[in-house]
Amino acid sequence: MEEALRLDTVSKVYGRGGGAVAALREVTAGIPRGCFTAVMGPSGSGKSTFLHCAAGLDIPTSGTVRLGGTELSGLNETELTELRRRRVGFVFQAFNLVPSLTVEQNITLPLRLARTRADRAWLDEVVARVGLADRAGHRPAQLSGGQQQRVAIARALVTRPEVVFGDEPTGALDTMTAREVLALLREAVDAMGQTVVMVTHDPLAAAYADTVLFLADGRIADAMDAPTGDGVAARMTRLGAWK
Ligand SMILES: Nc1ncnc2c1ncn2[C@@H]1O[C@H](COP(=O)(O)OP(=O)(O)OP(=O)(O)O)[C@@H](O)[C@H]1O
Repeated sequence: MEEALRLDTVSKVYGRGGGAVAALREVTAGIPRGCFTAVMGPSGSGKSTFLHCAAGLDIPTSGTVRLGGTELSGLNETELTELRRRRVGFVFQAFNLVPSLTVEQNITLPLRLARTRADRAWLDEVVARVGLADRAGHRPAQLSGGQQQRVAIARALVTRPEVVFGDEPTGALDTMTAREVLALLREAVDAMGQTVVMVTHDPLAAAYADTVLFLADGRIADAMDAPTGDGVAARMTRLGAWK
């Protein structure tokens, strides 16, 4: 299957000397296009570092990251900024919406930053898919947490990025709302062909993915296709996550 993203022997060391921490150790992974991949692992296993290196938010100490045909280490800071604006989307735990902007203005912000015009039909489709057509003029403070996260998902989808990265996107939501948000990410994959990579602590969230990558101590320790909540939880227990 075609890969949207590839990491080859990626290592990331924070700090130097005696205090150095190896957050990733020679991680090699391919993320197939049009698939939903979850990244799990015990606290401190390197999940956020994996996501940040994969998304061009952080630079590996060694190894290569390729998004489509582009090797990230070959880009300067300006090119990396452009890549983050145009070619990837982000959904964070703290929705990170701009309070003074309306729902629609928040959703189209990446387009304005990339100095591209909104394709009206696509914008309408994205807004409708996330169920916010009747809230387009609202401000974030007038929305529930789940609705705010749906705005963030629409904002991540609007540029038709090669990969949408989620960093604990349901971490701040109650169970029911989290399920709606996960179903929406699933729909983005199934109906729109979007590629999604999501870091999560929650086996039930990981069960929405096609594949789960398990990190332990900075390495890929395991992978699971067609995951179930129970299967993921059992694997996490084996990795010593919940002793
Ligand atoms: N900026 C940094 N400086 C120094 N050490 C860091 C930095 N960021 C992460 N680390 C260390 O790297 C290791 C991996 O961290 P990372 O945040 O990637 O793990 P994680 O699996 O996402 O953890 P959690 O589930 O707790 O969020 C940890 O030991 C962490 O303390």
